[in-house]
Amino acid sequence: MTWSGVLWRCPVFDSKWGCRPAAFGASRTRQSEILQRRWRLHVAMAAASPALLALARRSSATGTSQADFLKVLRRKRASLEEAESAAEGLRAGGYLSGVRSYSSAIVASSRGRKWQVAMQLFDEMLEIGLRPTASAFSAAREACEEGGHAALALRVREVQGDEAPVPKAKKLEVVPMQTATQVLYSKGALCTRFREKDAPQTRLSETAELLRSGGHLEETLSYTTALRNCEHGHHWPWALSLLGEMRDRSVEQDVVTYNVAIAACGRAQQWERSLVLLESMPSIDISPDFETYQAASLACSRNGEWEQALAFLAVAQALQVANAESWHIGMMACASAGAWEATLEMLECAGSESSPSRPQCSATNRREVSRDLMCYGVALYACMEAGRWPLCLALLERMRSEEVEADAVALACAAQACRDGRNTDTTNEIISEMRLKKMNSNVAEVLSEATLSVDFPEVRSPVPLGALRPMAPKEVSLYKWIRQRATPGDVASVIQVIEEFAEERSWLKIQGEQKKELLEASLRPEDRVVEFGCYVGYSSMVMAKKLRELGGGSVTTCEVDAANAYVARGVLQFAGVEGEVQVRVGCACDWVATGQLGTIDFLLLDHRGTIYHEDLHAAEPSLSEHALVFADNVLYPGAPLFLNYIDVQGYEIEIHELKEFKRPDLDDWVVICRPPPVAERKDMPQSTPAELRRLSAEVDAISWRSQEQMVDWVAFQTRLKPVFYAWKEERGL
Ligand SMILES: C[S@@+](CC[C@H](N)C(=O)[O-])C[C@H]1O[C@@H](n2cnc3c(N)ncnc32)[C@H](O)[C@@H]1O
Repeated sequence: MTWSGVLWRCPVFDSKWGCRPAAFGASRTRQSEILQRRWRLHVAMAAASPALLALARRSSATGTSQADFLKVLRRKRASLEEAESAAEGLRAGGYLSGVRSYSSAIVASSRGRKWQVAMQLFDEMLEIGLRPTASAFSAAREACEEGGHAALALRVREVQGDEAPVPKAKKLEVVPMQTATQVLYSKGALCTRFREKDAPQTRLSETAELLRSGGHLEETLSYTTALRNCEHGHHWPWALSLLGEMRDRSVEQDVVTYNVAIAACGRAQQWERSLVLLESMPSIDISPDFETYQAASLACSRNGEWEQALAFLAVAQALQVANAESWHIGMMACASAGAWEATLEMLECAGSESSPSRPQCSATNRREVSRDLMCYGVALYACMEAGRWPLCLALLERMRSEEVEADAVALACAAQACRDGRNTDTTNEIISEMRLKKMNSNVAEVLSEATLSVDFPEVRSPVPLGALRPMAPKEVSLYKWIRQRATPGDVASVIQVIEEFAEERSWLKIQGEQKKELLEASLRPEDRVVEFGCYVGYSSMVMAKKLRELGGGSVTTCEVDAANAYVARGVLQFAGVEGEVQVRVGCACDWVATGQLGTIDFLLLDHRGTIYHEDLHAAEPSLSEHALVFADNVLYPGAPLFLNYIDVQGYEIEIHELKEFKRPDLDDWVVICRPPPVAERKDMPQSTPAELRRLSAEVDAISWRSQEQMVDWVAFQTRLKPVFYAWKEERGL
């Protein structure tokens, strides 16, 4: 199906202000005009519609939204009392106002296995003369059947009459699996594929099919998870397609689903589509909540449409579903679009009384918003961007007088503004204040972190760098370097930036260059990789990326150094591969002993050469029939006992002679070997040649020394190489 085909299946395009052909047949500017006009009309209607206002007011009065109550009803672990009070909450909040809202509640109660609540709602509906939807009939019947109440189920069936019952979720035509192993993917692992920004459409189509055929797309929550991942991956057509699919399969859509879909379009710069989604909500009996308006404002903000973002804020305020965060989003929309005067105006309004001269300072602001650090931060940012350094200083002064403590971001904005205005003395004063307050005084770094958190909210805040720095200074610098230079969610850019760090700043013990190429070439589709020695996650990312290209697989990596593991997790999260790479903190052999590493198709040894043989032996029972072992650093620093082990145990051995990463003066061997069939595997050899044992002790000694002082690896290799090459020749390898 073409994309436009997918789009027309989506409910929003059937909405009463359906977009075809009027809007989507027109040019982009024209489309935008039409949509804007429609939207203004909608805003006016929403503001004027007492029913809509009442609906939204009810939710803000109880403080709990319809979605919250439905969530409780859907939860299988909730008690009957909890479910009953959620149903009561829906009634009291006025959320049970029509066929769809009642039916959604019945479906939710059935999912949560509360037949009593489902039937209460069912009877209530009939009493007030409403006929449940086909899904609600099916849900009520199934709830009774599952609860062992056949008579009640029969009654539901009788009330339904001739109407054909619908299954819980209609089964879709499923594309046959290519390999049996594909179905083994968990829902979580599959959903995270939608996060991959550069994923080809074929991979995403396959992912959707795997989700369906694995029975993972049967309920609202699963679709919402997939949609949320589409948001991070900027796959808005997929978000719309999945939303349409939910409707086609009678999977209940709720306010959260819509909020996520709106956000997904917004993230991908499709703000008009976000608006259309919002517009269609009342027609399907879903009332927008504060998050809906925030998502819509953000969508506009990301596209520089700050006036439109403020229009949403105004609607949310009129409906009394705006909060402080909504205000901040509005301010940020102005600030990032360069509308610094509007930002300052909003700062003035925050917390102030409404007055004829400031009609925008509505009563809602007074109650919900105060001139807090966030408001000041955004205002400072707006003034910095506009090159208004005197205004920045005035804002800092006013913060002091209002006892709002400036944080590093606020001070950094002021410092940067002064620096841009060539006001060196004041810049230095602000930086000294930052130092005095024990803040990070690197202005560029603070600002880049702040921008990152606004542009990429899915990227978690940095790992606790201060605490980690003494233990892993180089790795902490690398992590900061990545956050400043790489693109979040783009694994290729993170890999490249790590390589640049190794080139420009400091050497890293990673499998770059020739080793990376060999590693990529050795992986096979669906490989379950286990790595010993994660370091900062470079090779894990290389493998995760390659496995994506090959169609799938997983990586589990063990790291004994907790500081490295911490940094690695941050890096992997930043690169958007945390769903595919699991980091296990601890000694590789301990993890093997737990049996939790699962079956291994590809074992990457890259931790400590002198114990490769022991850890490989421990992992052997987990190696699959077609497993490969990929051992790095066999010649540099050296793994002599490993060579002896794989030889004696009858492994098929391939030696790859190459250069150490960024050390053309140092030779290394990567050994790729295949274990013998399970029946032929032996115990640990009792004796090892004395010469190899001696060499192994020397490798350990020089490796330890190298952590404290410079060592002459080239000289050491002249001792090691003759023994290794003689061994190789003897075996004709
Ligand atoms: C050469 S680095 C790994 C590089 C990484 N594979 C890459 O290419 O990006 C070796 C790592 O193994 C870790 N390590 C050492 N002994 C270990 C053990 N017994 N179990 C797990 N990790 C270990 C070290 O802390 C270090 O971070």
